[in-house]
Amino acid sequence: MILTVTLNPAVDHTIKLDGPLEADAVNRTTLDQYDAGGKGINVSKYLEALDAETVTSGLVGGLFGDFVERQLSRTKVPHDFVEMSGCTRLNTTILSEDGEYKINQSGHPVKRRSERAIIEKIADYDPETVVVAGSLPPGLGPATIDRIADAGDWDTAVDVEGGLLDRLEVPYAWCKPNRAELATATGMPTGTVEECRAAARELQSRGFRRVVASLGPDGAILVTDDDGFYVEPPETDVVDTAGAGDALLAGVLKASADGLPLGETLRYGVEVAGRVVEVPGTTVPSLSAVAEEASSNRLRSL
Ligand SMILES: O=P(O)(O)OC[C@@]1(O)O[C@H](CO)[C@@H](O)[C@@H]1O
Repeated sequence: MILTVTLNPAVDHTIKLDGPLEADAVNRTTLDQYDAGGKGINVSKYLEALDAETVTSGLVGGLFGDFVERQLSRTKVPHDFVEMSGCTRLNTTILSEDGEYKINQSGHPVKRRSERAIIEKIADYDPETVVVAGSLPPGLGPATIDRIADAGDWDTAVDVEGGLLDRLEVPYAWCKPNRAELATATGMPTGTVEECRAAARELQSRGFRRVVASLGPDGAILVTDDDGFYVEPPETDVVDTAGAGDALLAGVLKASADGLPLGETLRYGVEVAGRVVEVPGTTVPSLSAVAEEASSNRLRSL
């Protein structure tokens, strides 16, 4: 079972404008959507839709916390959160003619005792894999992630900011940086797929056993100590990129839990991410026939 932890969940508010975003004007929307979000929660949403066994946990509170829990219940995503005293944040994505704007709140400060409650909850489920994903709320630091990883004999996957990757006590079973995070964590160039491979290899040698990196419109790579794979993205009509990295990780972990060879896990993950960019926000798209379609995504060794 894959248990996901989001220490800083969010309600994802996605707004679409007809034209460009303008200052000193009333910008009217043509789409308004609210999703239960935060990176770990998204991973579980996609895992559930892929029929993988999952439960999502983390810290929620207040009006937006209620929304997150209610929406997950309605969409039948298993969840078991720790309640916190503050309110869960609201993150906004503005889709306008001139691009995609993302405004993420920092989140409500969290007390250290919440960390103990989360670790106890994880231990109750005895998962094979724990995914810790997303930013940390004020009050928590990288040591919280290390303590979660060390609290049981589960594999831990991390999807955190590049600056945090550097401050974790390795080893970790998986990490999922994006291109910018790869560059921040290693100080290496990531302009080409080859450069991304070298940066991922550097992270791998520091103690992240498998590094799966999302390269946006260039697809994704997966690097281990003796293997490297690159998968080109399928053709898609991109609405927005929110949740694409989470979908990649969910797909790779699901395929890996099913015992697929490494290269195939990456093909599968890229296919799931390709479906997610075609819908607004972090809504779960149709994930039918993912395995069949994934097999036609172009894979090469690095
Ligand atoms: O502020 P963070 O925790 O880094 O990212 C949070 C977030 O932008 O990431 C998800 C998409 O990956 C969204 O559901 C959510 O709003």
